[in-house]
Amino acid sequence: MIFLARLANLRRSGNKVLGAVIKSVCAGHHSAGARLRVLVDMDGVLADFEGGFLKKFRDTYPEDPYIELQDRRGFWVSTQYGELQPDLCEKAKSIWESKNFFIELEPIPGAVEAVKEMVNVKDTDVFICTSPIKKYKYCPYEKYAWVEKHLGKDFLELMVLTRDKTLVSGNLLIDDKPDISGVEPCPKWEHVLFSACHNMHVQLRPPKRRLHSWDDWKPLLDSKRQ
Ligand SMILES: Cc1cn([C@H]2C[C@H](O)[C@@H](COP(=O)(O)O)O2)c(=O)[nH]c1=O
Ligand SMILES: [Mg+2]
Repeated sequence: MIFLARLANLRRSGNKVLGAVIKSVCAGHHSAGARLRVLVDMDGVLADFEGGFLKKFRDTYPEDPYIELQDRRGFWVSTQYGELQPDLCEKAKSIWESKNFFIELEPIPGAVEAVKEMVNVKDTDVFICTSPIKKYKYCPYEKYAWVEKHLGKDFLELMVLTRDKTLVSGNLLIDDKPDISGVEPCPKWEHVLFSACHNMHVQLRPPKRRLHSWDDWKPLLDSKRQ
């Protein structure tokens, strides 16, 4: 334990080489024969946050500049919009803080079909692991409503809402956010980066890998069982 705590301190201290080594030591290895637990993120993985945001931003603020999806860089939309023009940071936030933003997001292509199939794969447990915004008036409710609408009532049982995904244990976390951190220095899961417009240009340090689209989810799960 002391060893792991020291490693975690080194990782926090920003030593990139050691950080990569530690991540690979920590990454959730899966013992043959055991069940596989897959955590699936929502925004950017199941639900098209970026597409939904851009449409509503342009409709709401037609006079303001905006960022085409192919020009998005960095996970935080609010940061890039704030860099474009200072007042756009708050305007961007106002979009996802509004009623009906989360419920009206379109599914990412192939996501609904993939997850519906994944829950029926032998020896596999699937959970939807998503972070709500702190302005909670609409977001948590609408995330549940989205899951019921697109995946069905049974999937409500599989929802995990947390702002710290390191606390959740699993073998795989499929998530579009390149850096996932929290209080747990050595999360159980292997984070597989789901490709999105904002992370296309992020260079991954091996052994970190991507899921380019929902077309490829089966080989990913198989690779975890071997
Ligand atoms: C891009 C962006 C997102 N958020 C919020 C919106 C969602 O509630 C979470 C992301 O959740 P995930 O589980 O990691 O997909 O973050 C935000 O507050 N600001 C942004 O720029
Ligand atoms: Mg996400």
